[in-house]
Amino acid sequence: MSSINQIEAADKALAAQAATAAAQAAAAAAKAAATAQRAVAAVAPLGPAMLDARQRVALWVPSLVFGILYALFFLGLALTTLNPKAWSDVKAAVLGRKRRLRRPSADDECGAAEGCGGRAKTAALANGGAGHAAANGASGGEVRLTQIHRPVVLTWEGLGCAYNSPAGLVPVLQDVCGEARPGEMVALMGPSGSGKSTLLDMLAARKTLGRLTGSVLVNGKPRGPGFRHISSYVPQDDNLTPQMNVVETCQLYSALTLPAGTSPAAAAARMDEVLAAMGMGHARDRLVGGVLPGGLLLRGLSGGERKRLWVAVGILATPSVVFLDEPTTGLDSAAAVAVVNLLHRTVVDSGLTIISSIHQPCSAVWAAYDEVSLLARGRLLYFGPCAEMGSWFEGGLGLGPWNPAKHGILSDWALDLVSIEFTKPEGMGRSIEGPEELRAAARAFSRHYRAKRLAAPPAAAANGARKGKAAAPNGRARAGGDASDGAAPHDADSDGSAGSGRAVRSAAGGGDPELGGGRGWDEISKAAKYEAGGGEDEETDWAAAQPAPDWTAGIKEGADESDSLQRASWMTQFRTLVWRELLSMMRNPVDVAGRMLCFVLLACFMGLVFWNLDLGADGTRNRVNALFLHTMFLLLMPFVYLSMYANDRRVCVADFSARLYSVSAYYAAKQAAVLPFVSANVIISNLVVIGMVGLNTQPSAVFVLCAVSIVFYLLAQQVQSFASIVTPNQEAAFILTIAYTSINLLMSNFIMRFRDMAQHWVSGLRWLSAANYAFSALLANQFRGTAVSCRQGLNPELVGFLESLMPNARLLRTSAVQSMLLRPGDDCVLNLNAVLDYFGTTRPLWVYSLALVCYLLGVHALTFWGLLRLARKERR
Ligand SMILES: Nc1ncnc2c1ncn2[C@@H]1O[C@H](COP(=O)(O)OP(=O)(O)OP(=O)(O)O)[C@@H](O)[C@H]1O
Repeated sequence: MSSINQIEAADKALAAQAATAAAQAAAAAAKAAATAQRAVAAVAPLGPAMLDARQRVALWVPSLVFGILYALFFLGLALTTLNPKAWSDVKAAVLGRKRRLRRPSADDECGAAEGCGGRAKTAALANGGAGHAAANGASGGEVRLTQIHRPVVLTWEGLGCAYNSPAGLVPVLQDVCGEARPGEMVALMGPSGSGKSTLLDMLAARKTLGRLTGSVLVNGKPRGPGFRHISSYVPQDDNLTPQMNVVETCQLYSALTLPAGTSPAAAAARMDEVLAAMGMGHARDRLVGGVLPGGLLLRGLSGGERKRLWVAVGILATPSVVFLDEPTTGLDSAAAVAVVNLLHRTVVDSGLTIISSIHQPCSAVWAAYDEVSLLARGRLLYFGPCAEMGSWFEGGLGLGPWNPAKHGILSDWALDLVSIEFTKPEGMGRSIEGPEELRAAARAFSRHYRAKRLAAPPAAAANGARKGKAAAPNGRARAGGDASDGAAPHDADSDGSAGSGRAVRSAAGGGDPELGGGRGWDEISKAAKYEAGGGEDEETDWAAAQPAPDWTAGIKEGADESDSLQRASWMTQFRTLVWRELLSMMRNPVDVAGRMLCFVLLACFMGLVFWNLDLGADGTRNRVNALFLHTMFLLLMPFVYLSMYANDRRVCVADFSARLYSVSAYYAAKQAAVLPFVSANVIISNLVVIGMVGLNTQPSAVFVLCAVSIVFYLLAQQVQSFASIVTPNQEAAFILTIAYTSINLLMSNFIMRFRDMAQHWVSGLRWLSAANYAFSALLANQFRGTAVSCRQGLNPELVGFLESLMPNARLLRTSAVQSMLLRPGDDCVLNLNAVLDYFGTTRPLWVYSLALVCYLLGVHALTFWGLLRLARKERR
């Protein structure tokens, strides 16, 4: 009995517990219902924020049409600028006018093919005369350059350069001396690897790598930092913008290189003058041409014209000294002669000093030079008048003899003489055969040169320029010189065949005591062999034996009047560079027009794929997909233009190296020029997507979508630019950006949610993922605080999918559950905040937006740092 009572008591207790549990469950259900009610009350239905189908058409159709017209406009602009003749033909055809065929002029023909350098020069001189006459008061079509602001005598003494290597210091230039005077063209010549470029860079104050010794004097004073304002360096490879024409190119360089405060009229006059002097007066409106960033080939100037334009912009800023790195390389002989003759003419007219490296010149090119510095294995074998080089080798060293019929022009023979790497040509006669003899010849010349210098000190001022220089028709007749010749080594025949008479003597007697310091070649080379045998290892001991470098000291302490000349201000640089960027972009059909077309067509494609999404559960899911794809599209789009960033790098490195403008001016100009076009592309494509897909059209939501998209696109683009700058080439930049893009994709929180990652620590990379911030911002913008009606229930197809997915879930097939899923009732509401909860997008929208902006600023800072580093690293 008692046990029955116990059982009843236990039943009662269980019943009481069950009742309590039921009451708690009911309370919890009531609480959940209340929470849901509050949540529903807190969200605004999305429905009213959506436009109806007609209104959406009115949004995307005009945007799409505008985008296409915009692209066509810039395409037309680019094509008409790049091909004006085709444009005039189109205009004539459209207007029904009779096409006027223009008979090609001699200038056009000349421009189309190189090889008419002389004719181009004559035509240009006549053509440019008018412009110049206005500026210069010259008459009769004669082009004379305005006197440069300050004639300069450049003297260098004991120049040396050595590089560190695992084996110790390796000298590549040793004890090189020389002098260049106003109105002179000096050639730096020698076999490959002899040190021409090293010497040119040292003279131009561009050399910073290696252990540098010796001194460079400007009019007798140590060269100061202002030297760069009175000198110009013209690299071998030009850095011209293909989309600009000749005049625009000159305007660009005159704005950047002429002293601040130069009036526009004076700048224009100078431009006319230089163009005419360089024989480019006929091609003022011609495009430079070349391969555009993006790959299009643009027809433009011929190789010779391009080189002349490159030289013209180098001398625009009225420099006193111009350094040219192999100005004739890559040109056929006629074009090379045209360039060098024009240079010579400029030198004679203006008192300019030109120092240029040359390879094996042809006779006409050789004839244009006044002085030559002959190097071999970093040693100076000769410096002095070109015409006297033969007499030094023949008379001074007893080499040769030079037979023009057999050996070619003097420069060819001299190059063969000092080249010890290759077998000498047949019939060379006595020659320099090995390193010891080369060293001995260099020492003999050094002694001879210094003795001459002691006898006649170098010209220390501008008026030390050779007398009668400007009057000399080709510079050759001055070889004899006079007392004012300073360092001229010795007498010479004035017809350029100096030394031919001496050859007989030297061949017979072994050297002219006057020239060779009394030692014949046999004696010199014997001594050299003895010294070499006696253990004098100059190749390794030389650098250690040199005095402490005085190069930088000279630069720092030196002061000359050129310090006062200031180039363009930061603002002028900025304006000029913005102008260049705009011209380059607008005239490149694959740039402005191509980008807009790409944006609108892809937006249109995406709109068709996600066409007119409904406001139910399915539509919500697809909206999330569309937002993710939109994010990815913005991330991937800049890849199309990676080659352009690589081109930007090349251009700015060359310009930094020439110190044309500051890094900050370039950077600011680039951003300012790009921003409007990027904004236009993103806004137009966003409007197309919003309209076609059916995204939130509240003005604030549209604004945020556009703003976030612009910032994110700029960021993706900036990463590409950063990669192009910090990596050595396009392939490396590609690898870096692919790695970055992969992180963005995997850490977007869409393909795999962070909370679902089994290796959760990997999700730490999310902080690097800009796509994560952008996607979160777009989700929050689209769904936060919104709700959609679900009275139509779930898609029957989806319910069927659930049933086949869970075949044992009988509950799913009960009428109550089916009714709840398919016909949930008129008051059913989908709270879209749940979407944000699902993705863990819990922070306010401004947090994601701010993170994106800070990210962008960070990448800008890194890119700017990379550019600064690049500008400093561009050392030679
Ligand atoms: N940064 C460097 N480090 C080590 N060696 C260098 C460096 N730059 C140049 N050299 C060496 O210095 C020597 C002279 O080079 P340079 O470029 O001045 O000769 P070059 O006469 O102009 O040759 P080329 O006519 O072929 O252009 C070469 O042997 C070259 O290998």
